[in-house]
Amino acid sequence: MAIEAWLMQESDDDQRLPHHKNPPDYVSLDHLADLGVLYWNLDPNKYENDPDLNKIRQDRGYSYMDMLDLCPEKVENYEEKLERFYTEHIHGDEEIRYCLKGSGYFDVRDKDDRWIRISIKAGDLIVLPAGIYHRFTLDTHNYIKLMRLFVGEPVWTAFNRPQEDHPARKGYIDSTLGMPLQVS
Ligand SMILES: CSCCC(=O)C(=O)O
Ligand SMILES: [Fe+2]
Repeated sequence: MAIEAWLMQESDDDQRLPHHKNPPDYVSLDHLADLGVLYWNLDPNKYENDPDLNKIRQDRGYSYMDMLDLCPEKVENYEEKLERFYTEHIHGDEEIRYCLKGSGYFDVRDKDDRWIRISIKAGDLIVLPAGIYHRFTLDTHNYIKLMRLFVGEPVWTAFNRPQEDHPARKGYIDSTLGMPLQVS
């Protein structure tokens, strides 16, 4: 099964709610791919020895891996972290997350600066490109267990918006959002 993604209805309601438009306005995987967002569906029960996961890690150089079990008992400064996750930001590198349990929402900005909400469940592996504005929230089930992957030594630094002069932001705009090269 594929993930679901939709254009968000902006409102001040609880961030953990779906925030659908009326009627819902779904976004395809192709549209996400145009924004540089990659997606795989894997078997979360096999993560310890999964040839499909291993192949993705090998192909994309994801040498680093750890787990983030997002519950108050296991995460220091839980509330503060959740708040930081939901503050719009970019990174200098890809953000790679594989959901093993639970669920949540990754929100990314589209080309017109609108929020797309991506619903993540167990088995969903998502890659956000360096330089894309994004944020994360739990949904109303309030729990997610994520595998975090990275190329080499991990850097989790978040740069909050605005970051128009950040090299990763410029690179993302040029390479992914940029207009096709005009040949005269
Ligand atoms: C809970 S993982 C996703 C949150 C995020 O955007 C980040 O860690 O940078
Ligand atoms: Fe992030």
